[in-house]
Amino acid sequence: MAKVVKTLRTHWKKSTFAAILGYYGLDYAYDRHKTFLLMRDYSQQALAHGRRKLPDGAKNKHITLLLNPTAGNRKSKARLEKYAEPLLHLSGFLVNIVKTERIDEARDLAGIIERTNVIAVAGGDGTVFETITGLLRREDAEEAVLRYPVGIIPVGTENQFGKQLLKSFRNDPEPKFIAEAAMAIVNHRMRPADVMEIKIADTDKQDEGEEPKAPRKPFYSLVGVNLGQYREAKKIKEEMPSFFGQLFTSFWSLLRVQPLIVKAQLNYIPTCSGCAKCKKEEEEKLEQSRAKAAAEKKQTEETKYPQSSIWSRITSIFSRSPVLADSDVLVENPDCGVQKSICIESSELNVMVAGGGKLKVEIGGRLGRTDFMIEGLRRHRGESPNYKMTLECKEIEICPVEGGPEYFSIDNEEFEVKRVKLKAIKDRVYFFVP
Ligand SMILES: Nc1ncnc2c1ncn2[C@@H]1O[C@H](COP(=O)(O)OP(=O)(O)OP(=O)(O)O)[C@@H](O)[C@H]1O
Repeated sequence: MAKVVKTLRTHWKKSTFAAILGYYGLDYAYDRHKTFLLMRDYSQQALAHGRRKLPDGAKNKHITLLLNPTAGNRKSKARLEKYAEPLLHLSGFLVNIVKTERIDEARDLAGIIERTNVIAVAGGDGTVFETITGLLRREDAEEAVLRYPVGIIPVGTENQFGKQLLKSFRNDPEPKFIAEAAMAIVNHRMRPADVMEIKIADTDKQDEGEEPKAPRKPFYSLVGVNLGQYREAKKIKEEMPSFFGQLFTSFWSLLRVQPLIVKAQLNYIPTCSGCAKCKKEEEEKLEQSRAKAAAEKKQTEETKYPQSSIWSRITSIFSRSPVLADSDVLVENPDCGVQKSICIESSELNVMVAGGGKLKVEIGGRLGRTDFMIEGLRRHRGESPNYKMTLECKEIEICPVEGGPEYFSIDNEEFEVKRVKLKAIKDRVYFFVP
């Protein structure tokens, strides 16, 4: 023993190096073992699904998985193969992986996909944004959103929307977070989510004699729109090599960004907490969708079972929706649906999807360099941002004044600044959730 201690002391540099190496080696092996046990557990659950007997004549479900191989610093494919794909196979899904080869390919594919039961996206926020835009731009969008629920496999860099969907697993290690997303598809539990419709104005000049261009189609965001100095700092940070620490990249990007002021006029319709006017509108919409669904049901019943039409007429008398008594008498809010306008001069402007058919508008102050750095470092530490003003609305139009930023982001994808109209659409797309 004394000899060992003496050798360690004599070669203390080598001993220290070996101790550090051993520590990291053991830590790595322990992590691998934990992931192995975790994946074994999930695999057993998925296999139990796969072994269930299908009803007579039923076939295994088909899933089309759009994979962006460049997402997550090109680690998306490896993450998918390790933590999600095996679970989908084990659960009996017929998995068809389609790798995107260019920007916007996910959007084009989502616009034409047929003959599948589920569309899944393996990528980050950008790929999800493209897929949802493709799905909602389809001519048969109303039907497609019901026919194709969407699964999210969060293998991108930031995965803001994935973290919203898998809220309770957002702080778990990567294998668990991704495997839970795959298990959400396996367990087939869904919930609808709001989207923000974004119409960017067509202000490009048309050359003489040129055919008039078709109006630009809308985009559909699940996270939100960002404009201003913090967005620019984030872009600088994303371009920095990942071997620099997080604190250093945050500090350097905040320091390097040029001062920028967003000048714009905002025209918006504030949300109403519920008055007689909006309740009436809501009831009218509900009545219309009920009538449409009933007409579609009747048509399918008549084509399937023509002889049952008399019987279905008799049963329909007894299955009318109940008339609800008005328990609260609502008054009309004179401001309901009325447009308001404000002019802003601010370091940032964000419009986020807030849920419940609402958008949340966050307007920052006009910050000097020091305040901008302090606020940026606070946000880096995970503290909630300070805004000069926030408001909730259903729709908003942003009319930028010249001299502000050149670009803005939709779900972290860059677009040229133009006049934009944003509108919340409640419960538009169905997603798989844990
Ligand atoms: N084969 C490809 N080559 C280059 N870019 C691609 C390819 N396929 C998709 N893209 C583009 O990659 C961009 C980034 O994708 P995405 O946002 O999903 O990943 P991320 O940036 O790593 O994740 P996050 O946005 O969550 O941080 C998207 O704009 C998408 O259009």
